[in-house]
Amino acid sequence: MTPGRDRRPAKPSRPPRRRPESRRETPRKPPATDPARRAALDVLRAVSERDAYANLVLPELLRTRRITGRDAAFATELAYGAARARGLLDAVIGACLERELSKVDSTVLDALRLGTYQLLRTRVPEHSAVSSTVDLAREDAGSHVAGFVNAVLRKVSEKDEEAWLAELAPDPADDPIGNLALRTAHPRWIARSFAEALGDTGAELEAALRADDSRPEVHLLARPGEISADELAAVTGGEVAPYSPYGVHLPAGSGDPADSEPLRERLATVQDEGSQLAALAAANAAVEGSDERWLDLCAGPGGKAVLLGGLAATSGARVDAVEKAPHRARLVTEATEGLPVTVHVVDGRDPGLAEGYDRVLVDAPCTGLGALRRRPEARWRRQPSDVPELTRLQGELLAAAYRLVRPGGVVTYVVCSPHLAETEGVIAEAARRGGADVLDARELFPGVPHLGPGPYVQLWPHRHGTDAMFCAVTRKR
Ligand SMILES: C[S@@+](CC[C@H](N)C(=O)[O-])C[C@H]1O[C@@H](n2cnc3c(N)ncnc32)[C@H](O)[C@@H]1O
Repeated sequence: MTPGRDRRPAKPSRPPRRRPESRRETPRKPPATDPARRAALDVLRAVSERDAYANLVLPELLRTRRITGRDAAFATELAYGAARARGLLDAVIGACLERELSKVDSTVLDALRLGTYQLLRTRVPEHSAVSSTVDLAREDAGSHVAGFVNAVLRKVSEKDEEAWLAELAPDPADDPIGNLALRTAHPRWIARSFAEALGDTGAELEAALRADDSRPEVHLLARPGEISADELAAVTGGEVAPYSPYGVHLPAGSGDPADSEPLRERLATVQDEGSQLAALAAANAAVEGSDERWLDLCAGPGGKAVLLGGLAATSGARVDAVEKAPHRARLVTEATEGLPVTVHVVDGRDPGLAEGYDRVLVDAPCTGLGALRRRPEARWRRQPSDVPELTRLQGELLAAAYRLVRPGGVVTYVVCSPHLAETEGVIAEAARRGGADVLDARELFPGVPHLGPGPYVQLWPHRHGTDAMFCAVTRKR
C-alpha cells in the first residue's frame, strides 16, 4: 500500500489531458495580476519544455516584465526553490494521485509543483497557494484542469513537509542515503556520490547536501597586477577572501557585480574562490627546470586562463589556451586581452601543439555536481549515465596532457565535482599511464583547513564556502 493513502479520501483519479486547442503558439502575454507566480511558472515551463537554465531565464524574464522588489524576490524563491526541490515535490504529488505521475500533462505538473512548493516550503497561506495555482493552471492548460489541480493541492495541504517526509522517506536506519536524498531533495545517485566522496552517510553528508540549497556568495578575482584584493574589497565593500590571495567575497544582496566599476574596468572578474585556488595550485606547483610554457587545455570561458595569464605576465611565461567550442574560445580571447595568452580553437585531445610544456592545466568537462548551488535544476537534469562518457573524455584529455608536458613538468587536473569516478578514478589511472607521480596537492592550498589525508584536494561548499572543486597535481617522470 502506498504510505498515507489509508488516511485520505479518494484521490483525484483522472489527471486531465491538455486539449490541443488550448496550446499557445504565440508568446504568452503576462497578466497584470500576480506577476511573481506567473514568472515562476514560466521559468519551470522553460526548464521542462526546452531544457532551459532557470538562472538564465528568470533574470531575463524579470527584466523584460519589469518585475522588481518583493515580487522579484518572491518569483526567485518560487522558481529556484521549486526547480531544486522537484524530486521531493514529485514524490508528494505522486502520493496524492491514483495514476503514474508521468501520465500528468507536463504543464499541469509544473503548476502542481509550484503549488506544492508554496504549501510545503513557504509561509504562503494555503488558500492563496491553492487558488493562485488553480488560476495559473487554468490559464495555461484550460479550465477543465481546475478541479483536478484543486483536488491534488488540497490533498498535499493535509500535511506539512515533515509529515510527508515521515511518510515517504525510507527509514534512515535501513537506508540513510535514500532518507537524506529525499529530505534534501537530491537524486539518490548524487547523494550516494557525495557520501562516497565524504566517507560519511550521516551529519556531514546532510551538511553537504543542504549546502547545495544555499545561495552562494559572489566571489571576485582581483586580476594579478591590476588591483590587490585589499583594494578591491575596499572599493566593492566586500571582504578579503580567507584563502585565495586574489579573492574578495561580496556581501549578500550587493546587486549585479557586473555593474561594479572594478569589473567594468576589467580590474576584477567573478570567480569562485575554489576555482582561484585550483588555478593557483596549477601555477605554483614546483616544476624542475624551465617554467615558461604553460598550457590551459580546457580554457573556456576563460576564468582560470585570466588568472594563469596574469601570473604568467609577472613571471615571463606564456599560456596557450585550448578550447574546442568556438563561442567559448571567443570568451577566452576577450577575457585574456592584453595578457600573454594565445587561444587555439582545437580539440584538446589532439591540439596539434608542440610538445614540451612546463605546466599543463586540465580543467576538464565534468558533471558539475560540485556547483549544484548555482544551477537550481541541474541535479534533476544530470543522469548517472552521463558519467562514463565524461570520464572517458577526461581520461583522453589527460592522456594528451601527459604527451604534451615535458619530463619534470606538472599536470594539474581539476573538475568541479566530487564524484569519485571523475576525480580519483580518472587521475590515478591517467597518471600511471602517463608516467607521472602524484604530488601532495594539499601543500598548494596553504591555510585551507579540512583537506583530509591527501594527496588530492577536494573542496566543499559546507567546509570551505567554495564550489566542490577537486584538484590533483602530478609531475611527469
Ligand atoms: C570546466 S570547463 C573549463 C572552465 C575554464 N577552465 C574556466 O576556468 O573558465 C571545460 C571546457 O572544456 C571544453 N571542452 C570540452 N571538450 C573539449 C575538448 N575535447 N577539447 C578542448 N576543450 C574541450 C568545454 O567546451 C568547456 O569550455
